[in-house]
Amino acid sequence: SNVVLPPFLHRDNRGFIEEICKNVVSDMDAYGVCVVDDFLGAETGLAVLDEVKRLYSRGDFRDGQLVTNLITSDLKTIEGDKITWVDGKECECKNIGLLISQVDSIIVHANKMSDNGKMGDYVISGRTKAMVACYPGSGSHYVKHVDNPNRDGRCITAIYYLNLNWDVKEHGGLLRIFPEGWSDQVANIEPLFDRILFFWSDRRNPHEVQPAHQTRYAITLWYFDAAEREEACRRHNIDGKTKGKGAVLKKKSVK
Ligand SMILES: COc1ccc2cc(-c3cnc(C(=O)NCC(=O)O)c(O)c3)ccc2c1
Ligand SMILES: [Mn+2]
Repeated sequence: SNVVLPPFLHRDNRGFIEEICKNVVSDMDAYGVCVVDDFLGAETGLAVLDEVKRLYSRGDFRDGQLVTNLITSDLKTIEGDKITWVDGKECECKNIGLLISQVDSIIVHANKMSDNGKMGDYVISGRTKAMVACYPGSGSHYVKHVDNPNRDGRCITAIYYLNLNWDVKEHGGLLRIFPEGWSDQVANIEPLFDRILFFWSDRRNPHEVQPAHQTRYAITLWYFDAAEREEACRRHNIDGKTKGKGAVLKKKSVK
């Protein structure tokens, strides 16, 4: 669905989007990773956080990782991330819906802007539903993995963080990306409130979430490249239409 920038976006917001797109295009070309702070502004960010907390309290989050609970030496189990899928049209998720449409605008616009850059190489044909993830603060973490190791169609990962007053020294939960070709350098991303992160979903960006000692919320969207998605669906002879989670993300392919 080609998202067109709504004409009613007043000047600075449109300028805002244009500005962000320029950064996304150049950072994705240069590093394959891009961080944008103050993405929605505090008011909308807090409204999104409120909706996520309400979803979480309703208890329809399920275990995310394949790795079942790790039994630590003192036999305390560490829960992994809990996830639920949202399409943003649900009535109690209208601010999550606003976040999704903002990210759609950025991705579609950046894709159009970057004619010869890597961003322009893809034809963004759609995306998954929004995955709302919560890491309970009991030392839960995510083992080093690649989101899309086997060409399932996902080309860009977008993660929006919702964690107020997050202090990595005290709360952990750092996202560490090991970008291919950066030799021994790593990208340490703090999961700060109203921060959005973009990175290539494939093997260029193995990443891990370090143990979190405070409840840690994030909303993730994965954008599809038309050709790769088409090929993946053919390979799994699945009709291209998304079912259920809005993506054929078999757990193993996510690991
Ligand atoms: C049943 O189908 C699915 C489909 C997709 C799934 C994706 C994840 C996943 C992947 N990556 C991360 C991550 O890297 N987070 C980085 C961060 O929070 O900073 C994460 O939190 C969660 C977990 C379970 C899934 C199950
Ligand atoms: Mn991941």
